[in-house]
Amino acid sequence: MSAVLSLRAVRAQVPDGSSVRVLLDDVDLDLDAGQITVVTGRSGSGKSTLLSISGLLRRPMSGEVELAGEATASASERRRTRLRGNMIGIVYQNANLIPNLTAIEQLELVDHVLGRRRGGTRERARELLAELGVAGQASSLPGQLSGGERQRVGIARALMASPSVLLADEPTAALDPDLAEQVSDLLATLTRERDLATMIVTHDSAPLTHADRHLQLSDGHLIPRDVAAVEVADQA
Ligand SMILES: Nc1ncnc2c1ncn2[C@@H]1O[C@H](COP(=O)(O)OP(=O)(O)OP(=O)(O)O)[C@@H](O)[C@H]1O
Repeated sequence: MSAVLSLRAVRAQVPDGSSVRVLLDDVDLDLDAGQITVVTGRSGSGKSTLLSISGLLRRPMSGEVELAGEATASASERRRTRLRGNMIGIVYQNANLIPNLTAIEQLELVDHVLGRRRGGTRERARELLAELGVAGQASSLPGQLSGGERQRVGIARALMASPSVLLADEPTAALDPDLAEQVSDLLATLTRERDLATMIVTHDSAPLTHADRHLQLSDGHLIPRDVAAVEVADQA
């Protein structure tokens, strides 16, 4: 089975005084359908950078990012935006909802932005909100939702385009432990049911409960860890 998303010798660095700091040192990574990869690492180790490059939000300095076999590193911005919109769902720490749109409008906007005019948008949005357990909040603005509800709406929005890849940046960090567990359970269920290639980058131990693979980003390298080895990740 070929990976849905592959990074090949991906390099990223940032300025550091008069020198540079390498965040990703020729990193290779394959994300497979139906599998959850959890990446931990110290603050500043480059986890968000890894996620941004995987989500085609940033280009690597060198190396390649293949999405369903298509090379993207040198693709036009237009093509990358299209691929991202159709194939990748992204979940953020604080959901990143638009303040003046209701929950259902957040989801409807996805179809609008992608230029999907095939109808059924409202129904699909309703179904997704129901699947995520927030059907009753469809008409609420983000400011009227709890942190857990906001995150559920954010996940529903990420699924609106029926992506193959789900990328989550600290999805449970802003939640208390019980809610963090619930959101982790939800991401795992969605990954299995929808056969998503899921990557979660996190400080938090909750997402590791369901990880198929745990990698630790350290000094630019992804080091395989035991899925139960959160203490190791935290201390390293
Ligand atoms: N455009 C940029 N210019 C300069 N430095 C940057 C830039 N983007 C990121 N950095 C630095 O690169 C490092 C890695 O950032 P990144 O956000 O990827 O780390 P992280 O592991 O996700 O951190 P955290 O867990 O704190 O969110 C940080 O030290 C950050 O300050």
